[in-house]
Amino acid sequence: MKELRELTAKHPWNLMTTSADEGQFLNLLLKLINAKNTMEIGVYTGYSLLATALALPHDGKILAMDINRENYELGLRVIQKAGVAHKIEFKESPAMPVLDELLQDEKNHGSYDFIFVDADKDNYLNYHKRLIELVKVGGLIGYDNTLWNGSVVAPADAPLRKYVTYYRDSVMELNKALAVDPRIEICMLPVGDGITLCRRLR
Ligand SMILES: C[S@@+](CC[C@H](N)C(=O)[O-])C[C@H]1O[C@@H](n2cnc3c(N)ncnc32)[C@H](O)[C@@H]1O
Repeated sequence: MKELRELTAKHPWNLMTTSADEGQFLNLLLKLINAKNTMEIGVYTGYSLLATALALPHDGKILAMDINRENYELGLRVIQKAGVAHKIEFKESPAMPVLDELLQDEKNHGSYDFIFVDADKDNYLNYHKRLIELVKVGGLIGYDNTLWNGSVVAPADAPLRKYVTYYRDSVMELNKALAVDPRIEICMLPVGDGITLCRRLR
């Protein structure tokens, strides 16, 4: 994981990666829940993907999606070196059509132990509508960046960077919707940029 972090730090988008503490948290969480069948939306260079792959058993699976294969391939050699690449099925695609296709097949419903969402922040609520059907009862969905640089608790007129302002309303809308969704119980963790864990109840 250290090697992949160092590699990612040299990449121009490195601010977008999951933080080291989030990676360690994900790794431990997945071991604790004995996750086997998982999904990740938003791979980038694969830091959170590696943290997940290392936690799964030898026959564990991760369906990983990203619109950019090039960045995934940058980190892939580290994932291969760690001996966990066989657990990953990478799809170069926007996540939404892949989710819609998965939902067409009844056997995918309620089949995922864990789903990590870290892409396309203004679509999280649209993902949630689909993911709640795909995760198993008792399984977890983790939404990354739900603190959104602290902006979700900042005063309305606080000076914010442009990209923070851009997604702030979407993240706040997601947080409010998750808090009142009766199908889940949630826990918002102030790790990294905030991860909201949602456990499906029914
Ligand atoms: C924040 S990065 C992911 C970081 C990664 N989880 C990690 O911890 O290193 C977001 C990624 O989402 C991808 N992305 C953006 N829109 C997407 C979409 N609609 N579907 C899937 N991936 C998308 C981007 O290409 C980018 O690599």
